[in-house]
Amino acid sequence: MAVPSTTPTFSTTPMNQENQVTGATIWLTGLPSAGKTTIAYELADRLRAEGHRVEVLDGDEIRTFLTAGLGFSREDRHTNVQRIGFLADLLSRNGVKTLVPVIAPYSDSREAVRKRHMAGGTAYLEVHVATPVEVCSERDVKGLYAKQAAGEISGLTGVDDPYEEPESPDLRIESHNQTVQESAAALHALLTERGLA
Ligand SMILES: Nc1ncnc2c1ncn2[C@@H]1O[C@H](COP(=O)(O)OS(=O)(=O)O)[C@@H](OP(=O)(O)O)[C@H]1O
Ligand SMILES: Nc1ncnc2c1ncn2[C@@H]1O[C@H](COP(=O)(O)OP(=O)(O)O)[C@@H](O)[C@H]1O
Repeated sequence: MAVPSTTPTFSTTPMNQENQVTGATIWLTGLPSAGKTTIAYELADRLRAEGHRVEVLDGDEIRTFLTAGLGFSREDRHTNVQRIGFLADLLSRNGVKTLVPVIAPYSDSREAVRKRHMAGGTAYLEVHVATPVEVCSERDVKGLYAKQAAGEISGLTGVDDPYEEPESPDLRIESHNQTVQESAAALHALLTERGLA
């Protein structure tokens, strides 16, 4: 029987093998509609094409399946971020590039996740998708900014709920000044610089 043309071929060069097993967590923090998810999936496509194992822990999916029942109080957001951090660490230490486009508005929550990774020697990068709230509220992918302005919801991150900006992230992305592809390329360059891609 003929081998289907879609059968994958695997390079066995040492460098490629190493690339495929070096896990890392890349946490994209930023306001709603900042571009975290869009940039994460763009980078994921690029990494997968290079042969990396990749997972995207999408905030909405996680809140549906892993952290259902949690709301948006400070305490619940902290619990959400710690559970996601736990899962990201598990995946990353098993060779997966784990991309996490989750708001994570509080510095102490993010720091706890970083420490968990450091304790186990797992690579961890914090990326601040630093899109100004004015741009985010224009994009308003889910209509949350409009709802907040109309008084239908409250406690929206960056508007009437805190967002503590990372002071020294591994990378700051100004998504309002560059394309999605340029942002993903900057992140990819950082991974390469750190020996992770
Ligand atoms: N009040 C309020 N504040 C902020 N965000 C809100 C809120 N209500 C719903 N959402 C939507 O919930 C999405 C997931 O949030 P996260 O899990 O990333 O948030 S957190 O880290 O736990 O704060 C988050 O997704 P993204 O827009 O992709 O960031 C929001 O769209
Ligand atoms: N340069 C850019 N970088 C990222 N997203 C952008 C950019 N320009 C426009 N967008 C759009 O902004 C929206 C960002 O939404 P999303 O990625 O879901 O944000 P978040 O995950 O931070 O809530 C998407 O509709 C995306 O197409």
